[in-house]
Amino acid sequence: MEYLSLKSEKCSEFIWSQYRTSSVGTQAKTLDLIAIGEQQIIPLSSLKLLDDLRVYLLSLERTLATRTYLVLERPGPADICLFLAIYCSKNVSFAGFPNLLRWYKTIFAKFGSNLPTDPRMAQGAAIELSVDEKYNLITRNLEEVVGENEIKAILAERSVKIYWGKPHIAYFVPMSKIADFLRAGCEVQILFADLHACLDNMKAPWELINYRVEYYRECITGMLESIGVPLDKLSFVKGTDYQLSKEYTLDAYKLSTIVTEKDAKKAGAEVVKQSDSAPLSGLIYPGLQALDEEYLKVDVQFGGVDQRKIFMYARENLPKLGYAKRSHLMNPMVPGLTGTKMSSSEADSKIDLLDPPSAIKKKLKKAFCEEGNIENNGPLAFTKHVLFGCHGQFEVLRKEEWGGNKIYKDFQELEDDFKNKNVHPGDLKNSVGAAIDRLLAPIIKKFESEEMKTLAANAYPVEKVTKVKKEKKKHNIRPEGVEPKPKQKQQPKEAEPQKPADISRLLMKVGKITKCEKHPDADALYLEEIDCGEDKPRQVISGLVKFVPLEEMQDRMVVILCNLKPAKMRGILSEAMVMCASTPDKVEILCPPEGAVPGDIVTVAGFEGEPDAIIKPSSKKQVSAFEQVAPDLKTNDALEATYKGVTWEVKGKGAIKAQSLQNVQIK
Ligand SMILES: N[C@@H](Cc1ccc(O)cc1)C(=O)O
Repeated sequence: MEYLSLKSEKCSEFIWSQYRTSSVGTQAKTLDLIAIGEQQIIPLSSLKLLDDLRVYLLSLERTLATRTYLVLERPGPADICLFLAIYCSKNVSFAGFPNLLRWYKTIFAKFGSNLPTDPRMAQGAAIELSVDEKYNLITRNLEEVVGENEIKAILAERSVKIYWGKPHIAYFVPMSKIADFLRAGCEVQILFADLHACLDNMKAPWELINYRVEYYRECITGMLESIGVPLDKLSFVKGTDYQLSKEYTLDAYKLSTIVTEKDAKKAGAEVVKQSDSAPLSGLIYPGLQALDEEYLKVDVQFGGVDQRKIFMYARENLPKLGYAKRSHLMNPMVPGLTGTKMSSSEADSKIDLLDPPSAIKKKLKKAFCEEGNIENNGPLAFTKHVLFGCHGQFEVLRKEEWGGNKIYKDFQELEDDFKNKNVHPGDLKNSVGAAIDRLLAPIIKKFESEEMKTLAANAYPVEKVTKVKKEKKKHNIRPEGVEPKPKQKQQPKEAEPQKPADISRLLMKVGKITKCEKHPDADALYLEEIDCGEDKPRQVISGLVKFVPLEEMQDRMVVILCNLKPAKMRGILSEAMVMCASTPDKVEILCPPEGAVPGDIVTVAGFEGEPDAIIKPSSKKQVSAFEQVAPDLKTNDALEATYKGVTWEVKGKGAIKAQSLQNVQIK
């Protein structure tokens, strides 16, 4: 523990030296306390100019007792902010900053009546955020909130109880929301859904689960602590600690008599692995997730928007068992670093809590981040949903000749600068890397102790647990208290070799849009029916609302990619993709040649292989056939769609073309 004593007459000197060495540096022209250091601090907005504040502080200092000593335990920027706040007697809210509150009290006690007090502070309690402030904090940056009135009603009475369940790896993205919940005074439970991991194709190896629970507990608390979030209302629960009880089990059986097989399957469609001969466990999964809300005694469940159907299932079925309907908070699906469209399942493209800095750097280096392109931009999305959420600001690090470092307090400003090419992808990536390093540093430090090293080694033994082993373990639930068997060496399973990139693996056909309307649940999406010469039209969802007016969609001839794995977008299945020439500001639907009819096949000379039955989505090991060819799909000078420079065509009828976009990417 480091202690630092400050005589009051030295305070301002100390503050300025801290200020100068803080990440803000000396170039900041205005003093907004949010900008100091790592933490989100309430701004002292009336004192904008550094000089104003200096004068104000100096005048105040004279009124303070000269011989008083302050003891600041491990003083950090937050303490400095607090100190300034006290000096300036502004209304500061300490909700979410227990340390600050403690220091306030300590300092207050030392100075007694010499200090100007905040009337709310005098009651000795943390200054609470208002109901609206809390509600805004809880719901900011979310994709969807269901049951908002209930949440507001509870907020007016007491703290809201929220849980977040996770079956395996913890990604960074939800962390900043967990931080918001805690800052808003919520009681937050993190559920390690071990039973669920097992029910969904044994996503986490059973014998390691206890270690992993501990490991995550350490990582998550380490990170939240480092961003200055109070942890007193955070707790961790393991699914099997209560899901095997008599009452819970009986409720699970009761649910199975109420819910149809079809509805159970539908509820799990976006979460539980689907296949033709899926195990029964997948049908049980959503029911148990619904019961968790009751058994964890929460008001709200938080999760990604991919959990939506399970949430709706819970809202429908818990009341049938006589339990309360809960509210639901849904995070958007943040694009992965590779920038895949609407995909949430690309593990390799995400940064998880366990990645060492070297792995992060590698992922960032590969990340999709095109100059001026803000769509599907992984590093930008990460900045928005993690870095701004955690730190309330983001600093772009840049050489002087490129404009020097710049601090952004507002994501929009950063996004605009990126779009207008004022921020270069290389600088963005480096800055994101540096910010992640800072975020992870306390966790890495924590894991330097022998005890933690052992925990890490147990949770993540060096030999990878292979799928073969997972399969074997599938039905083997180890009773509580039984130690895991020593690890046996496994032969790693041969990875299927990646097939070479080849456009003929994509099945592209001419289609005609026979019907088009706005997607009922998403402003940016159209919902179309496209005739492509098959028995019935395909249902297709396209993110074109911003680019193509509805009237231009109707009866339009298009080229569609037909062998993508059908995927739900905001609850509706999309069975193909409309191919477009695309820039950040302009997207044009590619036009088939005159005389082409629905069902005509689009080909590229020299690439004559068979299309894949289904293009497998990208996975940890493999990039999808579409992602493989994507970089080589472009329009040329003559507006023709090309692959590796060879024109796409409908044989005998002519080339596929864009209307005006030359030499741009096709997506
Ligand atoms: N279904 C969640 C995990 C989960 C499991 C059980 C719960 O009660 C909550 C969440 C996921 O896919 O991430």
